[in-house]
Amino acid sequence: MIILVMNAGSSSLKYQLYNMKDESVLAQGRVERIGMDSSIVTHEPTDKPEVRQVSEILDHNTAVRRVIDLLTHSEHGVLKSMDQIKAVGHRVVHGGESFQQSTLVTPEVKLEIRKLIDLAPLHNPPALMGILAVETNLPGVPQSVVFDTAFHQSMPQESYLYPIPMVLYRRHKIRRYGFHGTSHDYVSNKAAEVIGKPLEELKLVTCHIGNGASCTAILDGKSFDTSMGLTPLEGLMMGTRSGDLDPAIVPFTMNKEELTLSEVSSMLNKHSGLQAISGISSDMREITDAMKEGDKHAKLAFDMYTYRLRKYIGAYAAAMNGIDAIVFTAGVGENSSIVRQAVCEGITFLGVELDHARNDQRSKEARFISTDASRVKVLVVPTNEELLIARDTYRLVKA
Ligand SMILES: Nc1ncnc2c1ncn2[C@@H]1O[C@H](COP(=O)(O)OP(=O)(O)O)[C@@H](O)[C@H]1O
Ligand SMILES: CC(=O)OP(=O)(O)O
Ligand SMILES: [Mg+2]
Repeated sequence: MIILVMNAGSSSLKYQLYNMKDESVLAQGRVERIGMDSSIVTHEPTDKPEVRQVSEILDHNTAVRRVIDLLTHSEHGVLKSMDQIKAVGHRVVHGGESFQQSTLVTPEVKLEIRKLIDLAPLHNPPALMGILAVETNLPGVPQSVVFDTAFHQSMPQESYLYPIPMVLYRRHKIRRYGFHGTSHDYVSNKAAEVIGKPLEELKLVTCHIGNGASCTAILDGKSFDTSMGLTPLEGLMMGTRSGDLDPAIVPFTMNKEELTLSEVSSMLNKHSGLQAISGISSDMREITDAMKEGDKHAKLAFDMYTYRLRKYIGAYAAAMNGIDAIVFTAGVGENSSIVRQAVCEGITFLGVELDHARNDQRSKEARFISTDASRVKVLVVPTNEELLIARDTYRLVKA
């Protein structure tokens, strides 16, 4: 069975086409910098040369159409016809408490995802657009949705409740949900494999740092706590999101700047983080390039970003009363040796010892970047949310 997986992030659309007979990837690719000036499309058919296009892709709907064109393209494609695709699996960020597991798409499921847009304004809309674009372009093909929130449903109440009136949880389900669950799930299992111990015996902190970023404490093989909350705004400093701040800043700013709630919400989600502090970009590559050229604002943005990540690792080591390994993943975590170095060099007291040569090596394999003597292991594990989504989709469609 051939399954197409779509992972619509806030600024990217990644896709992989699987043959589930042997879980082989027929083609994969990504559309990056959606909605920014000059988007980059990279299409990698497994047995043909890579195609790279720079063009203007203003929204996720256009991105989906481009993917479908490339997969069936006479020269770069891998399919004779789109009829060969028997199912499509989507990553959906917010499943609230309505969805504890993956499910097939029905009109009710779409309605529920739409209702959750309030809680994930940057994320549920692109996923929904992807689902609708597939309905239009591949009519009748079953679709499934796999939620970022599902993996974190194991958190204990002391982690997921906020210290605010309980009636807000009872009435509106205001609580910590956590995100990037498919990724934290995948990389924690992979890290245990590389370390050579059962996951249940390890205390891990997984750092998924991409455009959105979150950190998870994994205890007994399950999510014990995670940095994102009711929405993907809480926790670490991100590309355009603030992460943690004093909640009093919201009414104070509304008052002083005469802003509406939606303006403040947009400020915190789209105009904060690396972008706001550097004044240059939300893209870590551009921040580190500018920093190397001596830009002070870029340096400050970088320092705040890595400082806040160090604080979370320390907090989670305390939350679990110990830590065996730290795992870096996603766009920044997999590619930025300078970010990993800045984080690890500030937490040597925990027993972290970075191996600089290993850290600087570029590789697509899961690997150690700590020294052999390091008490706390540090790993880079390329995430593979798509494989987990393909497996769930296959299971649901076969049932
Ligand atoms: N070589 C690199 N060095 C530093 N950062 C990188 C590198 N490659 C990608 N990134 C960063 O990864 C981020 C995107 O991560 P990704 O996980 O793909 O995002 P998304 O949240 O859209 O899924 C961007 O901020 C980008 O700057
Ligand atoms: C939940 C979230 O922040 O996702 P992304 O990293 O794809 O923006
Ligand atoms: Mg992502």
